[in-house]
This record gives sequence, structure tokens and C-alpha cells, in this order.
Amino acid sequence: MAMVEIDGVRKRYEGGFEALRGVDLAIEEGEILALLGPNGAGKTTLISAICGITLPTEGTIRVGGNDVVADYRAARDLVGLVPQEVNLEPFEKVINTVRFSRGLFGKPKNEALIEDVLRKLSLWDKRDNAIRELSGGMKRRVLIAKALAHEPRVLFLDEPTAGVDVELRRDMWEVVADLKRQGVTIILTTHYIEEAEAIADRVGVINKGQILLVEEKAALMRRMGEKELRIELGTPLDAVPEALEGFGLEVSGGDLVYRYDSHAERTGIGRLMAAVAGAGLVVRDVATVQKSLEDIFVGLVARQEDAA
Ligand SMILES: Nc1ncnc2c1ncn2[C@@H]1O[C@H](COP(=O)(O)OP(=O)(O)OP(=O)(O)O)[C@@H](O)[C@H]1O
Repeated sequence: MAMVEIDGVRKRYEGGFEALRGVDLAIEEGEILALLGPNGAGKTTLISAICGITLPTEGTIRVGGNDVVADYRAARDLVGLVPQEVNLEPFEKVINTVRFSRGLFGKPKNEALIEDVLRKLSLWDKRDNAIRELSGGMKRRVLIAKALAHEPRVLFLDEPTAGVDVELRRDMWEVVADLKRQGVTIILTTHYIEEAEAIADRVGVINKGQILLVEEKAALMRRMGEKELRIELGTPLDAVPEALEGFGLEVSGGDLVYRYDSHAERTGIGRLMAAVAGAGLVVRDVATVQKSLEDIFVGLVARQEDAA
């Protein structure tokens, strides 16, 4: 059984706008799924529906086998949510904020656990500070600490590192990796492809309320194996020489650029290099570049726009 099971979910907001248009998705226990999508794609709506905060118009969602509507309490107990917006009480102490979150879920006091959560998030030294004394990055850590206070089995991170500095982003990735080791299932939404590339097991792409693709990150990278070969020449070029027409080459920054599928039986590289030598061009250097998840994502979204 998957930890999170989403079947045929649609969400139509009052006013008629359909933010989710038939979503099916199963997320396994202990997996990290990154949901990528442009603004307004429906990511927050989907997370809210899984957490039972937004009612789907159609379809069912189960967390740990519990229907998020019919067995709301049981499903909600398993879930920790780190929201996009900082919604903390400014005058409350850090440690009390986190303790209070645990209490809200009706869990018994557990000071050792609260200490552990605060230490992991480098908040222990700040435990007696009021929230308003913290930097923006620290406040984000408090949001995560709150979500972890009741020991959730599924953690949602809605844009966890939007607007935070590189160092804090890396710290957060470490926290996420640590939670995964403890078997926590993690779903994060992000605008940063780099984030998905760094920590996810699977990547889902959502646009206009539909999941366009869900795939193992590594398989996705392999499948979309487009690479670019850049040939730097002794004398920079302005245009593709006549002798090299037919290869689909481009000239960029004086270099010859050749795009090919690195998994194809014939990449055409050998033939190209022979033709380059045959044309009397002197090769100074060659480099290949792998397509990034970002390129893949932009391509997918553009294809959906074309199909619409
Ligand atoms: N309460 C609401 N009533 C009507 N429309 C809404 C409501 N909440 C969200 N929407 C619309 O639903 C669409 C999806 O919104 P959602 O917040 O889920 O997107 P998102 O992918 O999380 O985007 P972002 O990355 O900008 O947060 C948007 O077009 C938004 O305007």
C-alpha cells in the first residue's frame, strides 16, 4: 500500500475555476517526491487537499490508508505541513511554539523529542528567543520544527527554500535527507529544479491542474538524454561552414554546437568529427553538456501549451 494515494482528484473553487483536473498519484513510504510546476499550477491546492484543508470536488485521497475526508483525524495525525507563508506568533518563544504544535495534535509531552527537533534544525540555542527576534531563515526552521513536533510520517514542504540563502538551503536538504533515513515520506513543492535534482527520488511535473509526468529522477535524466557537444576551433567561426551543412549545427560564441541523443545507437559524433577534420578546421577543445531537469521541465510545459 502506498503511503499517499490520490485517485481522480478534481478541485473546482467557488467561482468555477478548476485548479486540479484529474490527478492520480501514489507516493510510497520513505520516498521523496518533488512536485515541480509554474505559478498557479495547482501545487498548493493539491497539498491542501492531501492535508484535508481543502475538500476535493471529486476523487479520493488516502494517507496511510485513511481517507482524508471520512477519516480526517487519523489521516491528519500522520501529516506534518510546512506552509509557504510564515504564520508564527511574534511574541512567543521558539520552544513554546514547537511544544504547542505537539499539544495541538493531542500528543503527550515529550521534552526529549522537542530538544532533538530543535537541535537538528540548529534552533536549540535560540529556544528562549521570541519569534520576532529571529531572522527570516530561522523562522523557516521554526516552521519545520513545528511540523515535526508531532512526529508525522508524511511531511509536506511547500516551497521550503523560497527566498532563503544558499547555506540555509543546503542545511534544509540535510534535514530532509535525515528524515528520509527515518522512513518519513516527503513531498515538496519547489520552483527550484536544482532542489529537485539534489534531493528527490522521483519528480512530478504539474501544470494547469494536471500531472504531466512522474518519474524516477535518475530515469528522467537518462531518458531525456539530450546532450550538447561544443567544439572550440583554432579560429572562431561566424557561420556554419558549407562542408558541415546537414549536421544541424549551430554557431555560438565562435564554437560549433551539435545536439544529439546520448542514448541513440548512432550519435553522429564520429562522422561529425571526421567532417570537421576534412574541412581543414583545427579543433582546440571539445566539451559535452547534459541537459538539465530545468530544460526537461520547460520542454514539457511548452508541449502541453502547444497541445492546448
Ligand atoms: N480559494 C481559491 N479560489 C479560487 N481560485 C483559487 C483559490 N486558491 C487558488 N486558486 C487558483 O487555483 C490555481 C492554482 O493555485 P495553487 O495555489 O494551487 O497553485 P501553485 O501551483 O501552488 O502556485 P504557486 O507556486 O504560485 O503557489 C491558481 O490559478 C489560483 O489562482
